[in-house]
Amino acid sequence: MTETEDLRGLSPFRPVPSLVPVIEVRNLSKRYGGTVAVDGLTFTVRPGQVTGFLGPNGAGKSTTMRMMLDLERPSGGQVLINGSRYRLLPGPLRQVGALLEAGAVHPGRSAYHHLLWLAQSNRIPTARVREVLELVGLADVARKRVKGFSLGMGQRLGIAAALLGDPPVLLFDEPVNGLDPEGVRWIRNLMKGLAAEGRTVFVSSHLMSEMALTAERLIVIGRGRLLADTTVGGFIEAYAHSYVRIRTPEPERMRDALTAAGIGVRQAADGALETHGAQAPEIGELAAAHGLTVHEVSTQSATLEEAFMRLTEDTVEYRAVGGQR
Ligand SMILES: Nc1ncnc2c1ncn2[C@@H]1O[C@H](COP(=O)(O)OP(=O)(O)OP(=O)(O)O)[C@@H](O)[C@H]1O
Repeated sequence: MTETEDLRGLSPFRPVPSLVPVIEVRNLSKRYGGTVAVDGLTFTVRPGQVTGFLGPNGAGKSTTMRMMLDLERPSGGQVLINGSRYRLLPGPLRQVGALLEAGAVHPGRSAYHHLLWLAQSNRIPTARVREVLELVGLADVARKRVKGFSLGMGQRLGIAAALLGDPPVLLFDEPVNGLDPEGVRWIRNLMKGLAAEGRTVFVSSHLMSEMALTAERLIVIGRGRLLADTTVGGFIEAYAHSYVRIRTPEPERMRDALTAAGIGVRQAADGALETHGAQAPEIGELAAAHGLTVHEVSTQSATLEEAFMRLTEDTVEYRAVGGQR
């Protein structure tokens, strides 16, 4: 079939209407032999915002997403998308778009023909293929064979496929892996834009810092279990504690003044003092009251990456030498 040919007898393309596009995960579990990959997960993903799905390597993110799409059978529990199991959804590509892994494309095919094949097998009009190629910035290379594509181009093609049916629910598994900063920013903005249109956008990552820029809500898992289901703001408040850093030529006197005021203090490797028990203005006033010279009193925020590491450190899977799990 050529680009100009079209599917005949199709009504104009319209996405399947869905009142509330939600993903409901209920007591979901998956065992592989002795390995418990997913362990009793329950959470809901709602529309209008990007929900980040976070966890260290091996936490069970991909397994959960595969179960959402009925690519794996749960050992227990279930996932409902728009109130139904994925495989029972009518016109699934028009209801759920997914980017699971890059490279699942016939390498000899062009981007255009890959998408055309998908469109035809899902009764989506050919005109939509051009639209999504434009949308992801691949229109100029649409006729090139996929085997010559860079990682970033492959990711864009996967996203084009996910968007083909204009679905209200989108799942992306590690979409920014291996991309350059421009590609990362593009995907971030695309996801935010899709959520702003009222879609349900669920995106996995093991990078807290990236998710903090992209998502409004977070589902955090470790060893298959739910660790947090919260907003990004709530996560920062709960886990990313700040402290005050003090540099002074009189550290001993400063330490004594802080201790006498009931403020815990410890010395950092570079000789600065760090305290978690007080705000910077209080420390400045304490120093002034004791006639102490200070060169620095600054509030330091713990990074989200540190907070995430603390939350998940007990749950990081053991890796044998050589990277084997
Ligand atoms: N097909 C499989 N057979 C056996 N074990 C599996 C299979 N798929 C996943 N696992 C195991 O299930 C656990 C969860 O893996 P999963 O790939 O879901 O984690 P993840 O959070 O997506 O990790 P990553 O960030 O590394 O992709 C791991 O212990 C993994 O080795």
